[in-house]
Amino acid sequence: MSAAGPAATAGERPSFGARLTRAMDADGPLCVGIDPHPGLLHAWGLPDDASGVRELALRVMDAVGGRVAAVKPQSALFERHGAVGVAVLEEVVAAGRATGTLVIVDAKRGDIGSTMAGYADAYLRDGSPLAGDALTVSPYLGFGSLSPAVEAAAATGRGLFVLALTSNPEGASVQHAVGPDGRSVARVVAEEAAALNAAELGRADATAEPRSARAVLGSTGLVVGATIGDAARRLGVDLAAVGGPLLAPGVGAQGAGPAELADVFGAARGAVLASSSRGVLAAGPQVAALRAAALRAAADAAAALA
Ligand SMILES: O=C(O)c1cc(=O)[nH]c(=O)n1[C@@H]1O[C@H](COP(=O)(O)O)[C@@H](O)[C@H]1O
Repeated sequence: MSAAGPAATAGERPSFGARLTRAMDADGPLCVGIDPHPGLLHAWGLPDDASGVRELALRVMDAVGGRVAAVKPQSALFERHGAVGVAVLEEVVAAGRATGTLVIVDAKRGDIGSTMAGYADAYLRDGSPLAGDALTVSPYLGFGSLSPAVEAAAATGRGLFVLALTSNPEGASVQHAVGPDGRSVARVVAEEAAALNAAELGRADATAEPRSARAVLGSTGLVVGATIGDAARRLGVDLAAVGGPLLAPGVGAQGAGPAELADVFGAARGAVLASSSRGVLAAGPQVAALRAAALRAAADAAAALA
């Protein structure tokens, strides 16, 4: 069972980084993505509607809840079924809370500051049914536009995963671009996140969590695809200096495995939360097979990142 425990009220809740550190120590560095693609619903013998999405998502929660560090429901694949699909996403958030598994809502939000405040309210406010433990956000309207989310996350003990070096090949055209000061866009994103983590970890309450084997992580993570090869090194992105978790999608279906995890992250590997969606979900629909696949993926990630 995960030691992360259900979320308490904002005042009592340890920081997201502290809770994730503890969950990774207990259950291994794996996040299971919940991506109810039409093709997957078909493969599981489920209808491509909200009832099918609900059956798939809750079956995954049944299989891995309390057994892996985190799950990451992909919002788009719930939203495509309208309000009832979004209601299923809310059920996944509640199931995570009930089982003590951290929920990273993968909605990749990013907007001008005043609108970002609305997204922060939806995904990072206590009492909001869509508020899991963390949210993926896009800094490509400027890192500063994320401030409302940064503030809401800090106020409620939640976390952010900021897109830095994404797993898709198209990301390079923006993220590898170099600004007038000679820094790549990805490096700027990483340095902004590092500054937030340094400020957080300097506060007394961020280290109030029981000590774990690894240093307590900050609550501002980055998304760094396990498929990016040597891009971080080439772009001067010091992943080991970020101080927050590094969510690494691309494991499994996008081709990355243990060798890529070890190679991409090097000295930063203790902060990596490997993320696999189709690679685990392909083992379904039986709960026992899903659970076995997730535990195997967690063990593989732990070995690769040791
Ligand atoms: O933020 C993400 O999770 C993400 C970032 C990224 O760079 N690449 C990426 O694949 N993802 C997400 O990670 C999941 C990958 O799914 P699989 O390829 O099936 O493991 C999808 O939900 C993607 O939206």
